[in-house]
Amino acid sequence: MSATMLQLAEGLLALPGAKHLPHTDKDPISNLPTLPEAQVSDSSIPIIDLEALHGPRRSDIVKQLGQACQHKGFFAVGAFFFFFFFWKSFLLEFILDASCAKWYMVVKNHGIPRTTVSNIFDTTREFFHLPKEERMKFYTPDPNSDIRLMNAYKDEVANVFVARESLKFHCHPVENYVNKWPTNPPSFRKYAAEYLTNVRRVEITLLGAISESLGLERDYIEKKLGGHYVSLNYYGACEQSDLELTYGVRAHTDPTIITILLQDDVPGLQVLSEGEWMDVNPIPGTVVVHVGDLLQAISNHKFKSLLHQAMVNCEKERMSIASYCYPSSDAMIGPPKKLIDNDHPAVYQDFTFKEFSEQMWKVITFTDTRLDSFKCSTA
Ligand SMILES: O=C(O)CCC(=O)C(=O)O
Ligand SMILES: [Fe+2]
Repeated sequence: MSATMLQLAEGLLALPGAKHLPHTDKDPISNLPTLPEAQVSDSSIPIIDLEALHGPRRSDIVKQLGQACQHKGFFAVGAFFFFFFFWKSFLLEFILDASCAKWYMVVKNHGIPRTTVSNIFDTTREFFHLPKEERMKFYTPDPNSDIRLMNAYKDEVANVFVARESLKFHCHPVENYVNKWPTNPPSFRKYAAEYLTNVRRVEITLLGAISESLGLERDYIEKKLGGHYVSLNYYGACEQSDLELTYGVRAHTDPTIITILLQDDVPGLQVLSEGEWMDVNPIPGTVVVHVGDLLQAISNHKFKSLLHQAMVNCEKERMSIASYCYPSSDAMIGPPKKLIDNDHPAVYQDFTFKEFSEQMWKVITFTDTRLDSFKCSTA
């Protein structure tokens, strides 16, 4: 595997120079980047009824879905690549860029049984409650490993503690990877396989509707699919005194086609919406779906990848399960001819997922600036 989703996920989290250190001393507040204050939950979140996609209202739902992802305005602001300026510059870019769209949706009636959802959370919690030595059996510095534990770490450059611990692994087709997954807790493989098989079905249904909303064949994006990669995310409750210094996950876009995020009942996810950080509070029985960088390119920048982050709190642990949908390495990602005309010139050249992954390692960034080298010179 030349460029795996493991590498991509690593790219999301590793700033150049970031060190994985235990959190020991408190840093002077004056040196810290300000943690963005979120507005209360966004009441205009698009809620998509997946079941209705199989009935007579399909075309309405497809339209709704297209509107949820739509990118209505783009104001490019040059990014600085020195990481001293990195933080502020990319936030500025996205605050301007995000002035009018959502780029995510909440999906209800997805058909994943309630017990499947509670089982995956139970087994994930049990895994992260195991003694550290047991969890560390999955630690490896090799980004190409089929399964990998990522620890919480202190970013000395940005001067923050990134509190997420995650177990990341390939999962499609399940039978090719299941033997690499934990056997402790004993329920892990069964419950993970059950959830991941269900989420794959949701993914294919959504991609069909997303393709149609772009005026493409229903299987246009599905035909590009490669594997499937999942991140079981665990955020321990943190000490009140550390709260100002601690992120769950810092602001990023996902280098995926779409990401399907299952949250437990503890709030923490925030999205940048209309220039403000908004809490996306968990709604029971739903999943959150983000537009990723690759859908931004496939849609010829009609859709926009979502900037999001996760916060921790000092009362409760939190878990989320991010399913990353990504293409096969030779799949062409640039916009299809059908989306290009005089009024809509190509924003991106054709490129393969392999080329994209290689580029991600050359220019490590948290955002869709990963796509910049694939932009057409006229765009
Ligand atoms: O935990 C969350 O809510 C967000 C996780 C996330 O963004 C990711 O795993 O890519
Ligand atoms: Fe993410």
